[in-house]
Amino acid sequence: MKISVIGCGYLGAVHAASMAQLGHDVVGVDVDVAKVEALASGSAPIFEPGLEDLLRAGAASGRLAFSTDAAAVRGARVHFVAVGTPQRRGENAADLTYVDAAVEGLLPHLRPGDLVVGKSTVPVGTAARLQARLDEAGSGATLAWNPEFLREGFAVQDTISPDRLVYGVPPGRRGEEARALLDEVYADAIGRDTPLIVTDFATAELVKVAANAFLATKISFINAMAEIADAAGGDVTALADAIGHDARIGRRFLNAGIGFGGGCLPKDIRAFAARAEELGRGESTAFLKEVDAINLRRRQQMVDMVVESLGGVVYQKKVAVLGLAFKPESDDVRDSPALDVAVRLNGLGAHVVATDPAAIPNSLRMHPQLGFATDTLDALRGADAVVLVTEWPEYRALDPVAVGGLVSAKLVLDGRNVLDAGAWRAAGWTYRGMGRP
Ligand SMILES: NC(=O)c1ccc[n+]([C@@H]2O[C@H](COP(=O)([O-])OP(=O)(O)OC[C@H]3O[C@@H](n4cnc5c(N)ncnc54)[C@H](O)[C@@H]3O)[C@@H](O)[C@H]2O)c1
Ligand SMILES: O=c1ccn([C@@H]2O[C@H](COP(=O)(O)OP(=O)(O)O[C@H]3O[C@H](CO)[C@@H](O)[C@H](O)[C@H]3O)[C@@H](O)[C@H]2O)c(=O)[nH]1
Repeated sequence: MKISVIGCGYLGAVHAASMAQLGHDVVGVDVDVAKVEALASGSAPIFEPGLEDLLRAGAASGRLAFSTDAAAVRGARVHFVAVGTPQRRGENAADLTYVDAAVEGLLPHLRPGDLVVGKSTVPVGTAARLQARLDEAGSGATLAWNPEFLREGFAVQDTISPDRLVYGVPPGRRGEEARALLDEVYADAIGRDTPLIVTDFATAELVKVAANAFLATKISFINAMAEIADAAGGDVTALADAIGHDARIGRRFLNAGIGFGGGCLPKDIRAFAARAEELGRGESTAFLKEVDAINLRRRQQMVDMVVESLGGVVYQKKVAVLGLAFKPESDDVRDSPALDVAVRLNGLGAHVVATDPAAIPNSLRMHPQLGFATDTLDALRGADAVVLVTEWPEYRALDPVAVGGLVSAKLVLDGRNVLDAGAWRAAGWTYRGMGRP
């Protein structure tokens, strides 16, 4: 099947490369010349395990190409729209400018019977509006909504072997044809009996934001428990283990710390709440404002803990910040709690030296005022406090005895609750986690 993918950022690049790996002929289109050049030469513009291998294999097989020319989509039967839907500046709602531009850009090149498939995360109601636009323009094309659930860091695996597929399709014969084309695209996953939910546009759009709202709520729930544990002298990690054994609750996404960030969860819960308000159902998502508020205050609580641990003054103290990416195995610093903590400490006059295995270039572009060290040991040398904010495996594996000799003061603040408190204390460190004694 010939497929086009409009927008080759995190989602689109992985989707295009994975579809080629699954045997389809794929062209990826993006307006960003540098991105297209990088992708076409087999180099991934983002840190994503396995992506470069797929880009090279796709180029070698001749099944994967990239272009900045919208006309390159001609001849494709299925067109995936994977452009960004960021938060509107100064507002909570999603900015649909790029989605609208992508569809307008497709219109001159569509043939009757083509399928336009939305992959971006959008406010409910967008798909119906876009189908109306395709009809009004006389394109003869059908729209489907096929939300994406990939996690950064596992994006290739999640795309090739998704844990479920959701198709939002129009009613009647058009919907059946859309489903048949999507089944062909996803023949590999369908052949492995991947759960498939075929539904209407609104449900498909809502599934995506509901999933992210649930995940965000789970994290803020455990962070609220961490606040109580801190006040009462409990241990949130043991609490999470204990409640997580209940299969109805489950242990995953119950890791307390400085909270969630990234290009999805924060903006998606805000856009969902904004859309619910437009629909006159603001009260139904009012809890998401609390989820957001809990999440954002965790960052300041971490900063306060650093200040307090340093005796109330961080000015000119050397603080080693371990981690900048919003999570390990990623170079993404969009709404990163780790980078935010580093910036806040720097704003208080601390001499921040931040390190990260992948996210220094992206952080440097946004916050050149921070100090950076590519080598973890250089970051630690002479530090008055060590602050772990992204739980990369190399930071979890640090030997408290060995690194104890490098720092000025053996003070470690664990913003992800991943270090072995007993081992660090035994090596003479003052250890403080978030919601654990
Ligand atoms: N990143 C993820 O893990 C992930 C997972 C699931 C869903 N999503 C959703 O997927 C969408 C894309 O997210 P992302 O993280 O890949 O964003 P991104 O910002 O990394 O990529 C968006 C890309 O679209 C391109 N673009 C913008 N307008 C265009 C146009 N008119 N024609 C062609 N290209 C255009 C941009 O140049 C950019 O490369 C969002 O709606 C996001 O919520 C993302
Ligand atoms: O117990 C936990 C789990 C995660 N996080 C944080 O939550 C954020 C998001 O993590 P994760 O969900 O793994 O990252 P994303 O790659 O942004 O993936 C989310 O957002 C994507 C885009 O919508 C969806 O496709 C995925 O299903 C959804 O998990 C990160 O900052 C994590 O550090 C915690 O603080 N505690």
